Amino acid sequence: MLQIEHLVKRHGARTVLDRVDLEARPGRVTAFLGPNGAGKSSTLRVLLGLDRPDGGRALVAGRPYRELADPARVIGAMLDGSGAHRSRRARHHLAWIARAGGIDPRRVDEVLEQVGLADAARTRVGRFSLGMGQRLGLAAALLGEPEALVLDEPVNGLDPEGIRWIRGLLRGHADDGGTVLLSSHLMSEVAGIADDLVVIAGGRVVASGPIADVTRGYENLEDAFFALTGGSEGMR
Ligand SMILES: Nc1ncnc2c1ncn2[C@@H]1O[C@H](COP(=O)(O)OP(=O)(O)OP(=O)(O)O)[C@@H](O)[C@H]1O
Repeated sequence: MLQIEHLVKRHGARTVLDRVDLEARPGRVTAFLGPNGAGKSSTLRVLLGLDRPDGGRALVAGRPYRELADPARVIGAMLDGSGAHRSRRARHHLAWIARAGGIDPRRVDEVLEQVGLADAARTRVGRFSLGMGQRLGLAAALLGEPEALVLDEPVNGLDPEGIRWIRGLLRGHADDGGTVLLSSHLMSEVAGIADDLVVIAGGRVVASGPIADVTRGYENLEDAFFALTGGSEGMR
């Protein structure tokens, strides 16, 4: 469903993505894991058509994002929390996105209910906690009932109950045949949810595969993460 092949991205003389390969398949939760600055957001930006690659390609259901006829129904994304202006009410923000995407406005109340924000539908986003903002961002991603969900650090700011809830939601999406790709800088955050891992450090994929394969031979998940990513804090 999501396929990234030999992706290269440069900023000036600096190579921030160096032939990144990643695949996220239907029915599975794929975690894109790496320390701060490793290249996760840069990869997701290219996947979502927000940035152009300098080499390689990123495909959503077989096509570059920019060539999708109806992107909101194919892939839903949350890159930067709620993505809503502080002065907007939650429901108005979602209605605006629905209108832009040609999505049935009745979906707005459905997704607010689904993410647990029904009671906050008329609250201005500026009054939201970080966790509520994450829920609103997820609601926006779910609006078009997309097959794939792409989420950049979705558990940031969520309390333990919120983390449990989002895990259930993402697991359910994958179990229903959907594709889930989420990024994180903490192995512990994805351990209970991911089926597959793609580990990136310094712009390069250093390990990928089913979680049991990637972590085999290490004492625990943290050891695996530090061993795989150690010593590469961004590319020079
Ligand atoms: N527009 C830009 N110009 C120059 N360098 C950039 C630009 N965007 C990203 N970078 C650099 O590319 C590298 C990868 O950044 P990226 O945001 O993709 O990492 P990340 O893995 O998502 O980390 P984080 O969790 O901190 O967001 C970083 O070193 C960053 O400084």
